Amino acid sequence: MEQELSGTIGIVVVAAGRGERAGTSAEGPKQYRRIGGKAVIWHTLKAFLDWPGSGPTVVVVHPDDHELLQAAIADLPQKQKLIAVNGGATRQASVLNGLRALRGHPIDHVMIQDGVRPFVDRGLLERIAAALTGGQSAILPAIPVADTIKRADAAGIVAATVSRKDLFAAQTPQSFHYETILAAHERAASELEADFTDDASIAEWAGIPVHLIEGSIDNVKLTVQRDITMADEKLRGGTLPDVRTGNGYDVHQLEAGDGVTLCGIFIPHDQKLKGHSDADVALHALTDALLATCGAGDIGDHFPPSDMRWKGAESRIFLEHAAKVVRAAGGTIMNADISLIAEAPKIGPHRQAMREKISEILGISLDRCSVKATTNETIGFVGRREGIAAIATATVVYQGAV
Ligand SMILES: Nc1ccn([C@@H]2O[C@H](COP(=O)(O)OP(=O)(O)OP(=O)(O)O)[C@@H](O)[C@H]2O)c(=O)n1
Ligand SMILES: C[C@](O)(CO)[C@H](O)COP(=O)(O)O
Repeated sequence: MEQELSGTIGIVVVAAGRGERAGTSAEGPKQYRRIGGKAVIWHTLKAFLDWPGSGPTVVVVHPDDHELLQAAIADLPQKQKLIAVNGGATRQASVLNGLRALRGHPIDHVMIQDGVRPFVDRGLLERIAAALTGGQSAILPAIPVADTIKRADAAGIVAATVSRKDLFAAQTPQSFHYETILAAHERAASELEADFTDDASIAEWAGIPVHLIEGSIDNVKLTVQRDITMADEKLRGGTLPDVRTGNGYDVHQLEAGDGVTLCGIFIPHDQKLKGHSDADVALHALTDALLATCGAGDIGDHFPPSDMRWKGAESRIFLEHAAKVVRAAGGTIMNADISLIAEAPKIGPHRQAMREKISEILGISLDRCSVKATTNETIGFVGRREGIAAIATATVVYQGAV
């Protein structure tokens, strides 16, 4: 369905209001105030630019606010796709300017969105798009009114309780057949004195049937300062740190020799590990675990055994490289944990030195480095002293949040 829709739906995001009910702020009108570190309008525009169904996208700006807009969207991906036009004295006038700016673009439909509804979600856009392509000319996302509704007189005395049975709160994007709503808006602008507060009202006035579609509870309009504060809290509190875990496993054969290198520590022994490099299974497993946290492949991708440069190489080179890859991807290494599975030699006397070595190679504190060991209870290839295996887990926190 995304393929079919591509480019056929124009978008108008109105952001030319003064936000009087939200009060004044050094950041400017409410659409330029920051929530979760970005301007409100940044979030709203991103929702549309990210959506594959969106076509030409107009942002309607107050003539005094062009610099504010440019600053607000400086790091917005795909911002070059935006068409900025001046707004009018009312929301209705601003929408009409936005609709006119879409003339000549190959679109069938248009979605008209408040710039101050930053939590519009893709599910809603898809529901609306399906209804538009299904042939409906006017779609209004709305949610049933949840509060009890009262009518009051001028003195603030309740005059009546209004049944909420058939009442809905209107949201945006209100969405239409483009030519139909443009014609209705043009007529309303030339024939009527008063303004409508939404575009569905213009369609109703023009006799176009407006179909309700399920809105989204989160798609609130930021109207007063408290709405903006709550939106900021929601975005800041709702983000999770980007914690990733990788695991690695390695095994090397043992043969007669004079010692093994494990976790960078040489332990005299009557066997040695066979391998292209120094065959340090523990550091190899940890290298894989680290690379896994940023999807960077495995040790063989970075250091092919066919490359003679790594013949007899110290495995710390591999681990240092993996740590660099992780850091270049924005990662901070939080923890490295290795389990060695070996019948002999005894690991216990060397554990502290091993942890210190890993701490030094990775540049992280000792308490974040763990080495454990177990025998294989004489079972299998490890039990028969034919090889040593290692399992490693790395935990890395990446910049940003999910
Ligand atoms: N002349 C106007 C008035 C409003 N809007 C836009 O219409 C949307 C919904 O309007 P509202 O929440 O009422 O915004 P403001 O008009 O800015 O608020 P207020 O009525 O408190 O001044 C907002 O994105 C607002 O920027 C607009 O583009 N042009
Ligand atoms: C378009 C709207 O958001 C639908 O609920 C609403 O009508 C805007 O009204 P406002 O008076 O401009 O806030």
